[in-house]
Amino acid sequence: MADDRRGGFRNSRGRQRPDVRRDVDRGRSASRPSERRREGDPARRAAYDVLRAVERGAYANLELPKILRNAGLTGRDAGFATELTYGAIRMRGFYDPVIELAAGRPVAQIDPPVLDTLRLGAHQLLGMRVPSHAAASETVALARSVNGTGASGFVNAVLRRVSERTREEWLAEVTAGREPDDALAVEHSHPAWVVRALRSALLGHGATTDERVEGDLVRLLAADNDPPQVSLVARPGLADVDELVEAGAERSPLSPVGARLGSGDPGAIQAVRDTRAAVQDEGSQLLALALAGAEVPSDDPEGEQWLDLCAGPGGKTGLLAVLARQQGALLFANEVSEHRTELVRKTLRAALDDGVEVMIGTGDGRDLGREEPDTYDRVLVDAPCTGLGALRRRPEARWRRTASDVADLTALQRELLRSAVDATRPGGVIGYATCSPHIAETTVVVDDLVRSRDDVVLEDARPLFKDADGRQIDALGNGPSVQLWPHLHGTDAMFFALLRKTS
Ligand SMILES: C[S@@+](CC[C@H](N)C(=O)[O-])C[C@H]1O[C@@H](n2cnc3c(N)ncnc32)[C@H](O)[C@@H]1O
Repeated sequence: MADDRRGGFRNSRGRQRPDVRRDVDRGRSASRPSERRREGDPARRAAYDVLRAVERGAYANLELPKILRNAGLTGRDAGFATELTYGAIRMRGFYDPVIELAAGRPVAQIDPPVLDTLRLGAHQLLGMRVPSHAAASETVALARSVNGTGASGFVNAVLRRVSERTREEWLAEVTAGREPDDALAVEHSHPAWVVRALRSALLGHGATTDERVEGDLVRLLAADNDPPQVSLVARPGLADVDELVEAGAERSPLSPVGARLGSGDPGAIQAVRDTRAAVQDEGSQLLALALAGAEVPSDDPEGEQWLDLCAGPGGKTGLLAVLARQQGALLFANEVSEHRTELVRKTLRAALDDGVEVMIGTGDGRDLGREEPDTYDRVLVDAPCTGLGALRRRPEARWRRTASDVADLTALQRELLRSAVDATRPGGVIGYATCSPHIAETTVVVDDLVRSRDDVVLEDARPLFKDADGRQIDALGNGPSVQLWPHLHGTDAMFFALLRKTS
């Protein structure tokens, strides 16, 4: 039934250019007798509801599972709704100019709920393998149900015009006459300031050269639009990778504690349900392993003390806690938000049940250096950041952030890093991490700190990044810090700097 509704998938000969007027007309008449058609189908309705929730400030990755569950959508229907939702949100930087031309008016003059319906239609027509007649007729049926009969006529007319050209033809049309960065921004659906920041980051972290940068930038932008694979972590001592492999995952070549799930629901894996394993980007896994693996001379018979200064919702702490147990250390997981501290507790459920000793606290990390000076052997500062390195995962993030966020965040990042250094005992190490490659949030924060004080040095973090076979991972950048990339490593664009307190 699912295939019928969507009209099946396009064949391998590529995009169809159907006789659009006839297809759309057929869709319109086909929708008349069917009550179900009149209301729109549940998968498209679910996608629409997520887009509306995102407009009101929700996060698609949190909202979508709830809406799918409430609608009783599973399997292929859930997959279709997911692809439609994420694609329509992610690619709106391309679809909005298309809609403007097809509608003959700026998107700001289109009622936002109707605009969301049009974005869903545009994604089916230009970004998915849904035949034009099914894309148009089902979206018009959705419009009739959620936007009203009058608006559905407008949606029909606009989608008919959208379907008259191929994706490539629209691309040529909407990028014509734009400055190169604006054209890239439209084609790959990123804000232009993000395009520029990513180019600077690729160059600044040594991931490319002046000659290669434009090609590498395009590969990075394209990777941001590829849905990421589901990566899992087996938390050592609680689960192992073999257990995840038995549950259908494949061993990760990149992370010694990681696995990749090609298809299926990670929530169906027992170890994930138990929090002995978890969904976690392999870059995040490598960061936690790097901090745990750094050499720290210690003769304290009580064992080391570790601090995760910004722990919520607990992904890296989930790994650090069990690594700390293996190394005879005690971890303090700190987080400023009470709600997110609660999430840390949930993440650590299996570890706590298994007797792993972790202290969990709510507090402002900026105060910890003053309150507990020269205390910790290893400190992680996984700083709040723009998240420009995790755009694959959070489809709406690129549209919410603005260039002016960077200044506020870097001020906080600097204070947190200063506090972390104060809280570290001489000889101890600090890992400074962001899920953003933005130069201002990464090397500038670290370099300024090292220049401003004489009790801390930057060390080469690259030798700490080893793959599942124990070999050093390639393409980590100029050093001494590490920058991972979606298009090079298949991870989020995580940054990691290793600092050592000297006195
Ligand atoms: C990038 S997230 C950390 C992600 C976490 N390490 C993980 O792997 O799941 C940054 C966290 O810092 C927290 N945060 C923001 N300001 C803080 C502050 N002043 N002190 C401590 N934590 C703070 C945020 O609430 C957020 O949970």
